[in-house]
Amino acid sequence: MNPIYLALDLPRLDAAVALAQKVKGHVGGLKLGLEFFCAHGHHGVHEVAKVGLPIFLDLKLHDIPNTVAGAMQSIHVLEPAIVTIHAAGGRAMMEDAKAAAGENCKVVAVTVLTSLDGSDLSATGIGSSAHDQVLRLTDLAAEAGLDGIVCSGHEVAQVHKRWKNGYFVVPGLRPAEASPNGIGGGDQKRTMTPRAARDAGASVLVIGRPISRAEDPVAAARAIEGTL
Ligand SMILES: O=c1ccn([C@@H]2O[C@H](COP(=O)(O)O)[C@@H](O)[C@H]2O)c(=O)[nH]1
Repeated sequence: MNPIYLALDLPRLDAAVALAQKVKGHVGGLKLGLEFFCAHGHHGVHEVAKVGLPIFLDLKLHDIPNTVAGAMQSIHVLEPAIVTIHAAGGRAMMEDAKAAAGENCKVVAVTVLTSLDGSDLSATGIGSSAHDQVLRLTDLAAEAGLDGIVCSGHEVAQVHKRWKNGYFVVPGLRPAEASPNGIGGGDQKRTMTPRAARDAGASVLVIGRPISRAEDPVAAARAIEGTL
């Protein structure tokens, strides 16, 4: 199975659907995040689902347990394959989110965003490294009965050792040639190549701008697929 989920972080619905149609032979699923969901809601998800690939709703829910459980119930009708919540919401929130999700929906917890490093954590009062914080939140997510977590490629090997049957979603991926063609890391701080993340144990490889902003998105997706 192709582990690549294309992040459709595009403001226009027609452009998102057109891109998904173009690259559908080279990716395994489609990820819809906050930008897309705030702009197009349930209607937009239904339109993208017509492309025929699994849908990953990357909504990163983070609120009190009752509110997150209610949100999970409201998106159940969209039949997502994967939904994200924030591990920092705590164990009770994660337990209630999982209980409210459908049977066929994997609930995974974001540990430390790939756009953050140790100094960003320190500025928010977290004294440990990104690596240690990922491990701590991974243990909490496993205890809460979730299916897996979101982390960077730099942590996934160690996370995999602690949680043998976990489901590991890895964003912040940049093909080796990304910098020369101008995409670079952008706002991502903990980056890795798709192949290295896959070798380290990633279950899902989330890739956005290296495909969506490439001059030829189909060629970019095919090239990344070819490295795996
Ligand atoms: O820690 C995280 C969690 C989620 N994301 C999401 O993944 C994609 C990455 O897009 P790129 O364009 O490939 O950087 C994006 O939708 C993020 O919201 C993440 O990057 N890091």
